[in-house]
Amino acid sequence: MVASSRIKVFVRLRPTNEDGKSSKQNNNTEGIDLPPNLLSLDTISNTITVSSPHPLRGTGRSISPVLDQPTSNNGNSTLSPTTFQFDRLLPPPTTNSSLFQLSTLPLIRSALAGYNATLLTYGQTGAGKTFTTFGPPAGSGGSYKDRGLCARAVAGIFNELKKQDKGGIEVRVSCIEIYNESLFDLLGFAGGEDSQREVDDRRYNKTNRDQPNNTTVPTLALFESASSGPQVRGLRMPLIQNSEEGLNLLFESQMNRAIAEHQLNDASSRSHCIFTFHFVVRSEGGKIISSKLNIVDLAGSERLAKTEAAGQVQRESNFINKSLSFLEQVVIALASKSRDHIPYRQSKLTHVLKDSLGGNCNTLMIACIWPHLNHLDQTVSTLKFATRMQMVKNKPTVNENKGGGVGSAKLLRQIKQLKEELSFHDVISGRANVMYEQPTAQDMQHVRDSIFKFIEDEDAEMEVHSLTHTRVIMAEMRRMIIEGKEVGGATTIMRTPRREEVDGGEEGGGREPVGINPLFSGGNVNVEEKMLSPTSDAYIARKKMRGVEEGVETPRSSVSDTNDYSTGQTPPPKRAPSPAQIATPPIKPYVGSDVMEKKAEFESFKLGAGKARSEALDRAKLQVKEKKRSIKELTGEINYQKDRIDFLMAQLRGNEGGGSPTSPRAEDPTKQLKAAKKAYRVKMESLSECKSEYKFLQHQREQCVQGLVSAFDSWMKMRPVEEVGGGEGEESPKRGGDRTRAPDEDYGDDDDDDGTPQREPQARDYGDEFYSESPRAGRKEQEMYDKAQIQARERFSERNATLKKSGEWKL
Ligand SMILES: Nc1ncnc2c1ncn2[C@@H]1O[C@H](COP(=O)(O)OP(=O)(O)OP(=O)(O)O)[C@@H](O)[C@H]1O
Repeated sequence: MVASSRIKVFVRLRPTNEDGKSSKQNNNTEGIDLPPNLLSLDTISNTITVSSPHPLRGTGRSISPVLDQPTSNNGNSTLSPTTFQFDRLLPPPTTNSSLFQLSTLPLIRSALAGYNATLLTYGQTGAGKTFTTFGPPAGSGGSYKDRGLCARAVAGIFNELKKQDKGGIEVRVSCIEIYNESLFDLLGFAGGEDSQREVDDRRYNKTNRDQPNNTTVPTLALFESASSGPQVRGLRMPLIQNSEEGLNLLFESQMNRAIAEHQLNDASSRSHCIFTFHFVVRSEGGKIISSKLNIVDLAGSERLAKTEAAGQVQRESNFINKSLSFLEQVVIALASKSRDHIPYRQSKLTHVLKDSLGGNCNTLMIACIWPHLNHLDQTVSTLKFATRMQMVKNKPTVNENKGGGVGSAKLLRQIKQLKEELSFHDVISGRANVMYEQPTAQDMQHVRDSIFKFIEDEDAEMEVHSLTHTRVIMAEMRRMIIEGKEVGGATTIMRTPRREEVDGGEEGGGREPVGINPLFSGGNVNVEEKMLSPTSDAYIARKKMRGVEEGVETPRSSVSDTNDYSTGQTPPPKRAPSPAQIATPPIKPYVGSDVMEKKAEFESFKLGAGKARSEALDRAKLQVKEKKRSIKELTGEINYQKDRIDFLMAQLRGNEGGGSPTSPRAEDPTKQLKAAKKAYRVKMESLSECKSEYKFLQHQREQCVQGLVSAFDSWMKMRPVEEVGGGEGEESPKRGGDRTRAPDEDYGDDDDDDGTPQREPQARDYGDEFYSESPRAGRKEQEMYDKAQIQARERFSERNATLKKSGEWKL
């Protein structure tokens, strides 16, 4: 059964200026311009209480479908104190940086794990939705520090991929704009001149408001796919390989977005915008996991009286309000118990967002509010909508596709026909057993044998039947080389020794491994050992084991030392063996197929005699991982509280010095500071507890590792020779008592550090970039960000200039 989870809601309060009317480049971070009897916040319980000193402005009609206030006799609505509770309350000075860590990063991780994820911002015009999602307007040269969640997500995704070592994942981006109930592709220009023209044409029509609307401008069509839900036909989804490419496309899309100036916002978005990251992982077994992360910036609800909109802007407002009203209806239907009919198809917005609302998605909404008396009615409206949204349930599931994507049935049919053609061709040309499919275990054994033969016998030729066969051979050779490198610190490709070699046909018994690549010799560092504390028992035990191997390490040899296995004779060694070597016959390290055997033995041990220990280790690993996650979450929360404390202290200092005027907000900053400090202390205490538990769990995990390894050792020693002997009654010299260590096993918890949070909470830690491992990395990212902005602006001006010259675009 698929577990359902509800939509999460954060509420972000934008800082207000004195009159709360103008938002023009508002640098006022004073906080909230509402007395606490009208609006009070509790950031510990994440509750917000709103009251109204006088009847709310209105005409007696409900302000929005979700705001059904009782109406007074004169037709105006009145409001008694109402308390709302959300998943998180984010008052100023919450930065986009801390918000990213709390909101977007977990969604990125879930999307990379195969779940769809959506982050959407909702709220009245000017409340900070675009500032949150996309940062300051694209091309405005807005500061890097303020960059929005989407730009942070670009960097965040590639950092996560690097951290999780997910090299083969495909990342694409798309950007849809819903403008006046039509869909447009904001990456249209990426498809060449023609498509660039489409966007330009549309912009021309939108920007030149005196022009009649040109109905010939192409728009995108929406259709419903049975397997993947609503899809936009013809939408461009360019592949991105790195942050730079992602940022370039992000800025391009935002430069193409429709904006206009009105009373409440001098760069008001006139459209809904959905920027999507699409991920595809193809596994070797043909399984495809696809997922996406949508970042949605909704256009803001507007009161025409307040925005004083006219003409084109008024028309846009009507469309915006109408589509938001449909959105509310969908949310109301979803939140109601019966959920019989959900009117998704009433508007393009709800249809596109179908999956994100009540669908297969982890969804987070950031409700943006403008805490000023002038906007109290809309604040309440937003909070009510947000409350409804919290009641909507989604069913996130991994999007696994075993048979391919759209049109896969047709493609599979074609593949089948082509295969039949191919086999027919092979039969008539007298070729048999040509490998076109994934090889079986028997095929693989055959491939390995031919590789050994090829290596051992200079005259042997490698027979290749098909392209697939070639790929399989190359992959197997690479695997052998890598395994040789991992285990022995030297690249050694070995076949199973023959009996006479095992028995010591030659004096001295052992034979040198074949083909040691000097490139890989030395530097034999076990990654897991690096992760263990040097004083830990497990570390010492492993070191000891390795020491045994190192002590008997076979002398390095060059490729020319290759033994002539085909004749069964060992050519004379080029270097005289050392006395130690003569005294102790060298033990061959576990390499190549030996490693495979050991791994197989270890695996069977874990399933049989070592099952209990192996399961205990799995549990211990999981506990370490979970604890580590808690530490990271707590660190994020502490940093957030720290930001708040610093801000409130700065505010109090300003008041003492008679500096900037005190905010009319009556809620005592000292009281707020006290609460923030308390929250900070509580979280710090939890962090410290968590850290000691983490250390304990790490220790426990190491003990489990050690227990499992020594149990495996004893098991190997106690096993009767026949049981462990090689294929046809041969005894391997590496078995039984000579065994020195379990094959390499991932004992770690997939992370490369010791659990210390990446950004430790510190007194003056304003580190803006969670991912920047070094100041240099942060600088590099900033340069990339600034460059992408400049380039987008230049491209945009060039296009404008060309159109102006041709007289087509009169701005
Ligand atoms: N948290 C914040 N910190 C600093 N400035 C902010 C914040 N939120 C919003 N602003 C400022 O307020 C102004 C309006 O914000 P923004 O354009 O993001 O609003 P919006 O909700 O997207 O409005 P619309 O729906 O009209 O597009 C901008 O100048 C922005 O810089």
